[in-house]
Amino acid sequence: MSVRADAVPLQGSLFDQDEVPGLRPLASALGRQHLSDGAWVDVRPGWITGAEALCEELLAAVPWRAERRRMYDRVVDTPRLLRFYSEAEALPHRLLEEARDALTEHYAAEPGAQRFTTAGLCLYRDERDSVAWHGDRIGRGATHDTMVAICSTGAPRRMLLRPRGGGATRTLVVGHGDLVVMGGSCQRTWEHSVPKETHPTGPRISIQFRPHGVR
Ligand SMILES: O=C(O)CCC(=O)C(=O)O
Ligand SMILES: [Fe+2]
Repeated sequence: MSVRADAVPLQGSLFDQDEVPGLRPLASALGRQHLSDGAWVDVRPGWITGAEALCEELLAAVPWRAERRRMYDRVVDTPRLLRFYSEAEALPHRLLEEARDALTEHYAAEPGAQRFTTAGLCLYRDERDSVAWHGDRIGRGATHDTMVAICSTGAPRRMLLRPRGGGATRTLVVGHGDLVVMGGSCQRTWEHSVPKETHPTGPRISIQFRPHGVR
């Protein structure tokens, strides 16, 4: 699957409501798109099986919080619910631990690779929830290459990527167990966002795995 300038729905497993959450093989269906300035993005459509069941379980099991967040020099309302799991905390589902460890193993050969240790969970309740343009630039992401791996469950949403210095926006549509990994210089030379939608949209939960200190 490549990243294109127009919206392309990833082919996740669409009718897996009754499937037990699990992981499909990672390497065989992972595609890399090189962006500019040493940034890249890997996409593995439908990596997680039973992603709808997983979404339901996380909706119920995670102690979701509304937060206000510093963005640049302002504090803004976060139009989505969040829960951050540090490396010291148990994750709310065993599949998330499996996914984190599979990602660490797969990406170990990547230059400068670090283990994925933390998990940030975001709940986009409906089409009005979103995340504004940003890079994950707290910690290493501001100065060095790093990787952020995002698993999506629930309703598909658009994820946009654009070069920080200006240029065409790339659109991914992520949901239903899709995996997106941003790597190389992506957090400092590119920005990403999940925009609001205008059509009614069900909940999406994203799970972001990051190395120590990256946010
Ligand atoms: O929900 C997503 O896929 C992206 C979330 C994100 O970019 C972040 O929390 O830093
Ligand atoms: Fe981000």
